[in-house]
Amino acid sequence: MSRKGSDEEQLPTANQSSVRRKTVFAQSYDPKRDSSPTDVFPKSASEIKKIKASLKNVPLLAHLDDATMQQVILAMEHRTVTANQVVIQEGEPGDFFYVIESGVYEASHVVKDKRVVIKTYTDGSFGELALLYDQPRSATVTAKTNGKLWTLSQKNFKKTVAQSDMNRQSKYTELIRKVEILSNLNEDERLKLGDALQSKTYAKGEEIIKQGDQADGMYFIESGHVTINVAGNQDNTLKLKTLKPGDYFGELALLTHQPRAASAVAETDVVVAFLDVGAFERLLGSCDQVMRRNVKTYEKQMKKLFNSPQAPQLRK
Ligand SMILES: Nc1ncnc2c1ncn2[C@@H]1O[C@@H]2COP(=O)(O)O[C@H]2[C@H]1O
Repeated sequence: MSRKGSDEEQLPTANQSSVRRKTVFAQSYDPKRDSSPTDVFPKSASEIKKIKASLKNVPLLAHLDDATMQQVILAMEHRTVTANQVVIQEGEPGDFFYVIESGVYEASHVVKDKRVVIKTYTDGSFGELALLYDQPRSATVTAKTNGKLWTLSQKNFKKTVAQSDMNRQSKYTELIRKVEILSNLNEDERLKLGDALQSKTYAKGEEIIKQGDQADGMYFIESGHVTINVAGNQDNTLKLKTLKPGDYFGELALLTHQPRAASAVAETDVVVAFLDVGAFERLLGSCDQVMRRNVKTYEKQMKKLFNSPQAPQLRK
């Protein structure tokens, strides 16, 4: 979502959002039980083109596969709004998710009897929080100019966007569960990191990490194969191993400040999930502290990785 303006601090924190996510999982929506089809509102080719252009600025939809994206597009309805029209009223239940085609919109709160603007939107989307987390609308959204919106009803939103968000999150949480040096994380922390993973694609032959480069995060292979190489003494390259879907590499970036110890090259077209070390530390604090929680396990792992109970140049 493109959130323009200031006041980012009023957005839900990662902590609040993962707690809410679990609520969505546990109580309100079970995708496996919902077999009803999404609505289809037929559209012309030019309308579909317009929607696709508007959806470019909606990160929440960026992870959708092509078939789900097509369902979202067909389930959207066009709505015209006029200047000063209230599109969303704070405190009311969520009914629609909105994608902006044109116009300017303001999200605001009443603080001590005064209306305070939180965000101004000229593109992107709004109205996702009440639908994702089954909570009342967290702000009022007013059209500041005449404009055009694409709306997605709560039912269609849950069947497409929310469902795919849950699938993505549980898939990523599973990937994190397999990483030995992250075995000290609790379920809530895994969920948070799952949210922080970003999908990246590499074409066959592309270098994903380069030996000697500064390490900025670790990678989980979603699809394709990756070769791990090290430079030999005579300008040659030694192949160490080939990794497959479910495997991970670059995890030492979470532990040490040392440069990459090997290169990783896409052996086929590859999709990876990237965990940025900065995101890890913003969410959970110092990687080293997190991994040291269980000192026995930590020492065992360090011994295995570095043949010493101490990792060299630990991240602090
Ligand atoms: N800081 C913010 N706090 C709450 N809602 C915000 C904020 N910024 C933008 N919004 C949007 O305003 C919308 C109001 O309805 P929702 O709570 O469904 O979803 C909300 C977000 O899309």
